[in-house]
Amino acid sequence: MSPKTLYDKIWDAHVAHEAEDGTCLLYIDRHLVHEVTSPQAFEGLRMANRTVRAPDKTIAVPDHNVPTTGDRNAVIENEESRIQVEALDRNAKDFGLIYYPVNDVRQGIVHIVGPEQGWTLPGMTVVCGDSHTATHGAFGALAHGIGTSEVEHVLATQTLIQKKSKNMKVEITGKLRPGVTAKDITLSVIGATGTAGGTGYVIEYCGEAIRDLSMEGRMTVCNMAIEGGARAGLIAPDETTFDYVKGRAHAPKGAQWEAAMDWWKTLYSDDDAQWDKVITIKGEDIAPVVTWGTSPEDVLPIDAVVPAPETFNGGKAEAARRAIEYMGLTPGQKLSDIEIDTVFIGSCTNGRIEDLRAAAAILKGKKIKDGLRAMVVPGSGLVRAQAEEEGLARIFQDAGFEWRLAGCSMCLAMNPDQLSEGERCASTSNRNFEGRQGYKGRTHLVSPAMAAAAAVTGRLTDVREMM
Ligand SMILES: CC(C)[C@H](C(=O)O)[C@@H](O)C(=O)O
Ligand code: SF4
Repeated sequence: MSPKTLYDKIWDAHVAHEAEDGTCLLYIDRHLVHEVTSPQAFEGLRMANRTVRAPDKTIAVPDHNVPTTGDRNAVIENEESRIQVEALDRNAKDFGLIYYPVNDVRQGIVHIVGPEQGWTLPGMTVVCGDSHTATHGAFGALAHGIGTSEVEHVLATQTLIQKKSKNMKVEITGKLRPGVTAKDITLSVIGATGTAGGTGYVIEYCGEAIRDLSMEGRMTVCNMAIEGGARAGLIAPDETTFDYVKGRAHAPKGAQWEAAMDWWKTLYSDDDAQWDKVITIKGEDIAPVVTWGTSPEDVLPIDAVVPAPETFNGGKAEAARRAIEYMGLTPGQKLSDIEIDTVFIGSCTNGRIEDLRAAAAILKGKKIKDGLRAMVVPGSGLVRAQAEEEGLARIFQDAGFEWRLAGCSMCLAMNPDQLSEGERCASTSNRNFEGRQGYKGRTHLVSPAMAAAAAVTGRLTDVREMM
């Protein structure tokens, strides 16, 4: 048998049909659904008089539009948001889907809920009408976003038409230095490869520094594979994965667990597998980083300065000039001198319990800078409950943070949590495009520990100074 990558193995196990030109029909194990990209897909089904093929593999949860303050059952003010959430409610009921409505403690960001409930398992194909579906690749699943017409196709058939991507290996060798986290890894990879570096590839992240990460950290790394242009990112499952999955509500049990483990243990890239592209980064070389511009690739170590646009080649020089202007910065300015107005801790990149622990560890016994707006938005109701039980919520509140309900919140401006014009935010989310967190808002992407450090000083801060 010819050697295979992990991606090859999962792909081969799911091909239901292959056409002569290599286009395949892939079986889909899990279809995650949120309110933004699904209404038209369900409308399409209704119009064609179709049902959902596998409602027991279709998991729906509202997340993007839900307000994160006050009463969960209150009517959503914004009409468009309200219509989308109400449509999901109705569709979940009409089509008999698995559903976590807004007042269910298990509700949260779809990419946090799937793994938490044991819906996401190694070796699966997982899709969602959402680009950050890549998160689920942390389990050794082939997981990626799809468009709304594909959502309809998967709802109707539980299959997806796909062409195979190329194989890319991103190896992070050795150990990380203190203060360096999964977020710094994933941003540094994008810094090295650019936002188009992964185009046409599925990335497998490997190496000692990846192995050493918890499942939460691995999800953070895979979450941003899409920001690096890749179709998906994945990590081979190991004991860390199996320990995380075991006992979750929808994980296999008993004899089914044993059978699953037999398959899961075969899920790794063979030694002599062929890679179309390989990137290697030394774990020791990664620093705590921040973004200075309006693309995730605009990233530098916190002890660097805002770059001069002339130092970039070709079209990138103009992009950098524009980004620096939009961000209201000056070339040569120290990144650690940039003052911020807001801190946002949350999102499917960094809204899990370990992220909250990392931020709380920095904040314990401290206060946020006077006049700063800071909020923690747990990724799910269960993360929130656990953080309360562990005393983290108290630490955040005592420091001056708002303690919110679960949702996408300020990761994107689709709900009341937004930046105002010119407002500058240290954010644990994954996108820093113009207007991403609100019209003319300015976003600096950071890890949870770095966000906490920035909240204390009121400027972008090297977390290592606080450790
Ligand atoms: C709204 C949704 C389609 C979008 C995505 O696909 O990523 C959102 O989750 C985002 O992060 O920008
Ligand atoms: S938290 Fe942000 S990145 Fe994740 S699904 Fe929601 S909007 Fe998209």
